[in-house]
Amino acid sequence: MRPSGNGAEQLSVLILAGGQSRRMGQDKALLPWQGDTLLGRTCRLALTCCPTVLVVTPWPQRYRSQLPQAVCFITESHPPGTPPPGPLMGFLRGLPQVSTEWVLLLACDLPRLSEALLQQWASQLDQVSPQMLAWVPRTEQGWEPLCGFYRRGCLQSLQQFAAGGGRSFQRWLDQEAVQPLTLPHAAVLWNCNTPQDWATIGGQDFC
Ligand SMILES: Nc1nc2c(ncn2[C@@H]2O[C@H](COP(=O)(O)OP(=O)(O)OP(=O)(O)O)[C@@H](O)[C@H]2O)c(=O)[nH]1
Ligand SMILES: [Mg+2]
Repeated sequence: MRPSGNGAEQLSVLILAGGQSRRMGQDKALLPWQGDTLLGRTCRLALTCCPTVLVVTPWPQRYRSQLPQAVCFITESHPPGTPPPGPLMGFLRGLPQVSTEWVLLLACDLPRLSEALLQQWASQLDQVSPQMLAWVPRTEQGWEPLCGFYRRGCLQSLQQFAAGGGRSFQRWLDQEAVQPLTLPHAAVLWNCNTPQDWATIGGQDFC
């Protein structure tokens, strides 16, 4: 069920699925999770918040058949033999395609994120001060940019930052007006980077 407030009308979701999964040793987006893949589950969660869900990736054909038809792709390309440009550049690739006031940026590997939490956040977007460019979780480690809400209007600032060679979300967000998003507990953003991480949650229920 989508939220009945205006959260859905003012929100799109961009999901990044263009990393190399070097530490995992296999494509994280395709890891099986709760009868789906990690990317598939993330897309389905996102579709409960709003109808516009866009996956930014160099490999749309790799994922198309597993994802709901409502999901659209933004194809990213980088020169053969070069590594992916990183999440900030993935965001910059996708953001110009967004036509809603807000965009929720998500990594593909957040197995503990819940539908209820995403919907709750989406329904609270009206409460974010108009001066704030983004609403992003902040922990002791810093910003958690890959589960954060951004105003579409941050595009110009992001373009300038990237044009100056910036690739760090932490540095970009530190220089912007960003409202910290309070998490119920840090574990909701637990992400898996290695086979050991993956084994930690294998077969367990984290609802
Ligand atoms: N579109 C896009 N997504 C990216 C890029 N780099 C990383 N991501 C995504 O950003 C999210 C977090 O990245 P990481 O956890 O470092 O994943 P990764 O880069 O695949 O993994 P490692 O190679 O082990 O660093 C994941 O959803 C990745 O797919 C990129 O260049 N383009
Ligand atoms: Mg990486």
